[in-house]
Amino acid sequence: MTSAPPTAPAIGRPAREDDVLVVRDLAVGVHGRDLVEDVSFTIRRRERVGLIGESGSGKSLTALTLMGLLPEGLEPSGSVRLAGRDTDLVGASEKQLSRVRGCDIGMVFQEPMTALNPTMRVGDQVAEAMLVHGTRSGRRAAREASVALLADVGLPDPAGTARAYPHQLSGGQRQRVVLAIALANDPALLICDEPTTALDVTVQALVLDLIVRGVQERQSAMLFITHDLAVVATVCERVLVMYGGRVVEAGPVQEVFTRPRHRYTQGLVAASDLSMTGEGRLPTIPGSVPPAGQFPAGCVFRNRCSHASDLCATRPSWTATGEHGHACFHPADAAPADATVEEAR
Ligand SMILES: Nc1ncnc2c1ncn2[C@@H]1O[C@H](COP(=O)(O)OP(=O)(O)OP(=O)(O)O)[C@@H](O)[C@H]1O
Repeated sequence: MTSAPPTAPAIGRPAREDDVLVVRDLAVGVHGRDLVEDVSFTIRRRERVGLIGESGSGKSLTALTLMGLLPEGLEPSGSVRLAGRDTDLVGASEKQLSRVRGCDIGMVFQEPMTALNPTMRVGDQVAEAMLVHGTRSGRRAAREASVALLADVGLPDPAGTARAYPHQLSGGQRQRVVLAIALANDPALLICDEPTTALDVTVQALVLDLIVRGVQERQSAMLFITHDLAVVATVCERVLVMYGGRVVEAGPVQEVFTRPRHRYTQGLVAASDLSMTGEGRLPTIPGSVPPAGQFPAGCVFRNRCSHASDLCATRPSWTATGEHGHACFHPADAAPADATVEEAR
C-alpha cells in the first residue's frame, strides 16, 4: 500500500501528451472555510468523464471554477490548465477567461432558458458564438454555419428554427440550441451540468445521444455532472465521485460501479437505478449531506459510514490500483495498491 501526504490526496493518472484538462489541488473557499478541497484530476482528449455525488457535494462549484464562473465572494485556489493555453485559469483575467469560454470550453447547464438571450433569434445566437471567437469570418458564413449546426443537433426545419426566439421552442429544442452554441467552435472540452434533468423524459435520451455524438465527432473531451449513475454508465468512460467537497473515488466507470471501494460510492451505487432489480425498495445512504462547512474532520463521510473507526478521524490518503483510486481507510473490495502518489498524479 502506498499513501499520500494526508493533506493532499492525488487523484489522477500520469501526465500525458493528450491531457486536455489538468486540475491540481483545486479548492473553493468562503469566509475562511473550504467548500471544495484538494480536487485533482485530468481529462484526456476524447475522454468522457462523469462527476457524481449527492446534492451539496461540490460538483457544480468545481465545474464553475474550471470556467471562471464562481459567484462573487467565493475564492478559488489551486491550478486549472487547458492544453494549448499558457495561463492558469485560476487567477486568469476576465478577458483571458472569456476567450477560453465558448471557444476552448463549451458549456451546457440544466436550464437552457438561462443560457439563451430571450430577445434574440436562436440562429443569431449560434452565429454570434462563432463570430465572437473568430471561428467564422463574416456574418453570412456564420449564419449558414449556424443553420447547419442546428440541423446537426437534430432540430427539424433548421432554417425555420434559426429564425425563432427561445420562447417559441420546447425545452428539448432549446437545450439542443444551447448544445449547438456550446459546440459551435469545436471546443476541446464540453462541460455539461445536469443537461437533461429539466427535460421531459421522452427527450432526455435523445439529447444525451446528441451530446455524445457532438463530442465524438469533434474529438472533444467531456465532463458530465449528474446525480444519475445510470446516465454516467451510458455516456461516460471514467467517473469521479465527490462528497464533502472532495473527490473520494475515481476510475473507469465499469470498475467503479461494479466494484466500488469507497463506502460512499458503495452506498450511491446501492441506492441507484443500477441496483434496481424490480423488487422492493432501494437502500438509502443513512443521514444526509451536512451543510457546507459542517463535514467532520478526517474522512468527510465518517459520520454516515457504518464502517467508520477511530482511524477515520484522520484524513485518508489516496490509494490507487491502476487507474482506480480511492480515499478510504476501510474500502470494500480493495485490491492491493500498485501506484505511488507521485505515479498516480
Ligand atoms: N455562493 C455560495 N456561498 C456559500 N456556499 C455555497 C455557495 N454556492 C454553493 N455553496 C455551498 O457549497 C456546497 C457545494 O455546492 P455545489 O452546488 O457545488 O453542490 P452540488 O454537488 O453541485 O449540488 P447539486 O447537485 O445540488 O447542484 C453546498 O453546500 C452549497 O450550499
